[in-house]
Amino acid sequence: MTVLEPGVDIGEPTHPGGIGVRCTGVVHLYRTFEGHDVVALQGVDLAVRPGERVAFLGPSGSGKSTLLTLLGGIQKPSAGRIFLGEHEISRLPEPQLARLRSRRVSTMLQGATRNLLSYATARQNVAFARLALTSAERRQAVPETALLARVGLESVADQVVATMSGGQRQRLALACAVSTSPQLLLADEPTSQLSHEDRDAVIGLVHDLGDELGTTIIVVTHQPEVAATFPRTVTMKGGRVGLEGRDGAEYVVIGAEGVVHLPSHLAGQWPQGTLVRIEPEPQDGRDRLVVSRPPEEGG
Ligand SMILES: Nc1ncnc2c1ncn2[C@@H]1O[C@H](COP(=O)(O)OP(=O)(O)OP(=O)(O)O)[C@@H](O)[C@H]1O
Repeated sequence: MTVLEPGVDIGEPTHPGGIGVRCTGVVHLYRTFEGHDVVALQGVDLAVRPGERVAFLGPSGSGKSTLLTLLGGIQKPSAGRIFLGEHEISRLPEPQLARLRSRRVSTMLQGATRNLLSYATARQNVAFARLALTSAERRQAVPETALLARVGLESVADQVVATMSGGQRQRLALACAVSTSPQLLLADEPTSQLSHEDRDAVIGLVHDLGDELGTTIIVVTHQPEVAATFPRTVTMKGGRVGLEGRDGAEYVVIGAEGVVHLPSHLAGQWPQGTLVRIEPEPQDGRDRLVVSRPPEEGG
């Protein structure tokens, strides 16, 4: 038996409420087969409050999936610190990380089948997802049939995953992810390649989980319709948090060494190499910086 340090055993709650997430200076490198290092994340600072719902956006390769797997304790960062609540998960040994993954955090990886046992039935997949719960918790949990009915899969509860449609698999992956009542739900493109109807159903269920349990929810998406359902968006750029949207307003995030990404609609007008002047100009008691181009020479 492994003896765990008091205060470090991250097994306990399934539930109540969501858990906060905080990253400081998170860097992640991948070593390729050829022996090169790929820098996937290069200094991510981010805080998500308990119960908050956030959509991660950004171009392909900007590091969204990598950040999600680090938050879910599936990979450890090469450098920097990640906290879930008061627990620093970037330093936890594997046994505690495994408890965290099975009881507090659910991660839906990109592509439904990566989250499912394809030779097992829908019902068996839900039962498998709940293996780490105690028998008392399992008795209290929503029964498998009721959970599958909730995601519209009652009629295929005893059907093998391999015979299901893409939409059905994605709904099942979500049912498995929520079956342990996680404090943090991380979902990587849970609605890609779904019909509009399936997309809306899946994202509706994700928000229901937040409404009912207060679960903190982070979803990676390329779909504006999905992002629009989230009160906060975080846009990744080149392995960093570049922009944030809050309640419809867009903000840029000051990165390491004062780096600021221009919003995309301005980046085209002010291309790389543009000479600009930055001057403080407080207004109405608020800090303001004015960025201006010098007058055209000879103009
Ligand atoms: N296993 C891996 N080995 C080597 N490089 C990797 C690996 N996984 C990701 N990368 C690289 O890390 C960078 C970030 O990838 P990541 O998948 O996190 O981005 P993403 O924003 O989620 O992209 P997408 O939207 O296409 O899923 C990319 O340059 C990618 O090629």
